[in-house]
Amino acid sequence: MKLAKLNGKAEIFYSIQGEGKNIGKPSIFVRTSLCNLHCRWCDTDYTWNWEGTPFSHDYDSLPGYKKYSKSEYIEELNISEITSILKEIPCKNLVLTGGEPLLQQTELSELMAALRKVDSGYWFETETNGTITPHEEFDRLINQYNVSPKLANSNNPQKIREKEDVYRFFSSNEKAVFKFVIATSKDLEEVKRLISDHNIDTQKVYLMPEGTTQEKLNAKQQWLIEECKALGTNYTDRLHIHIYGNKRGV
Ligand SMILES: Nc1nc2[nH]cc(C(=O)O)c2c(=O)[nH]1
Ligand code: SF4
Ligand SMILES: [Mg+2]
Repeated sequence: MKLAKLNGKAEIFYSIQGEGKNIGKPSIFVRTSLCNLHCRWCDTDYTWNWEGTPFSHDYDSLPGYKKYSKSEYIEELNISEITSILKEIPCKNLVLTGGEPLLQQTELSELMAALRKVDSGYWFETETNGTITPHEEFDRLINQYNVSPKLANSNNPQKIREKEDVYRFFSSNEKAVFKFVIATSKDLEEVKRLISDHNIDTQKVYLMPEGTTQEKLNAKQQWLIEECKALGTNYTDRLHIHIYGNKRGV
């Protein structure tokens, strides 16, 4: 399986779930490499922003910023190598993230099945951008989908980021919750439209302020909480940013 590489090693870390329904839950994060979208503000662009790609990213214009070498930022590990790393960590809650984990759902299904053989008590949740339909096997093994569809501000064309059939799968799936990142009132209008067009139950929706600093998150908190109250959605913070700041591997 292709995992993101951090400091020369596969990006697997033990932290707390910082966002959404399970906020605060101690969890192991497994970060897969590769993504089918190319969000201009992506904070994990070392999973796709390769040298030679035609996609542009906000960081591209930063002085000294270089796109990533694909071979240097992917760590290929097989299932037994990953399970032996995970077995050493005293936690049975796994968050599969990326990149876009569902690009490697066959391998992730094998991983989940192998771990359940070690301990039937493993809990698996996956972050996903909501553009790829899970296979039957993946759906059987996963406990929770954290679906985080991307908005117009991501710079991905609408037909790539908004797939009617995939929305239908997740909006009718008991295990799915939705998480939308909100920076502006325009984002909120778009989310209202998505909720209505795709029949999403507002009780399964989490609105999260955009921001990679405490100050930025706090500045939007009151406004966004009032909007959540009016819409009947949930509010979620980004707890790991408050605790650790904007760092990788936490
Ligand atoms: N603590 C922590 N919680 C998270 N929830 C979703 C994350 C992600 O990057 O997908 C994430 C992350 O990177 N760290
Ligand atoms: S979908 Fe997620 S990982 Fe992929 S480019 Fe967008 S923010 Fe980054
Ligand atoms: Mg993150």
